[in-house]
Amino acid sequence: MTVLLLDHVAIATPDLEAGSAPYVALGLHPEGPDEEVASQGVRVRAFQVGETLIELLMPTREDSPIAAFLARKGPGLHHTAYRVADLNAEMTRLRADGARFLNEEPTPGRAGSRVAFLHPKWGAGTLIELVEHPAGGHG
Ligand SMILES: CC[C@@H](C(=O)O)C(=O)SCCNC(=O)CCNC(=O)[C@H](O)C(C)(C)COP(=O)(O)OP(=O)(O)OC[C@H]1O[C@@H](n2cnc3c(N)ncnc32)[C@H](O)[C@@H]1OP(=O)(O)O
Ligand SMILES: [Co+2]
Repeated sequence: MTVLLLDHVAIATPDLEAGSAPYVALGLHPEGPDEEVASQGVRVRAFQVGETLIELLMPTREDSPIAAFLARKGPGLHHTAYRVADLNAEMTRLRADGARFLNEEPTPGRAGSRVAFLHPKWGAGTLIELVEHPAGGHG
């Protein structure tokens, strides 16, 4: 049986400071410095909770997927992400099962990871991401 780890829960926010307030009040501290992921048009602040990160995503440009989400729905839960050991193999396996990926190939994510997104319709109404970390890394 495959055991997946919940890598991160991503929250869209127009402002990292305002978005951080509830997590700081809960007693959490940001994991290292904020990181810009240019290919996705986001700035990320991460808070660790056990093995999982809460990732706050702020758009850095108008055509960012996060800017579109905020315009349509406002701040809130954007996606969940699951850690896999071999992203290409997992994409091949899921495609053979009829899954619909939003990207043809893995794309760069936070902290040197490679990521791929599944369409929200395939995710039964939620956006699902798969994450492969570099050897030895886990966010
Ligand atoms: C930090 C870097 C990296 C990491 O390391 O973890 C990241 O997480 S980057 C995160 C941001 N990047 C992405 O989200 C990339 C993948 N996303 C996309 O390609 C698009 O956002 C989208 C999911 C295809 C939506 O595109 P958009 O043009 O904004 O909307 P559509 O109108 O085409 O939406 C289709 C359909 O999907 C629903 N939707 C959209 N976003 C979500 C969401 N986050 N959760 C659930 N549902 C979502 C949208 O409401 C539409 O539904 P219908 O109206 O019923 O068709
Ligand atoms: Co993500």
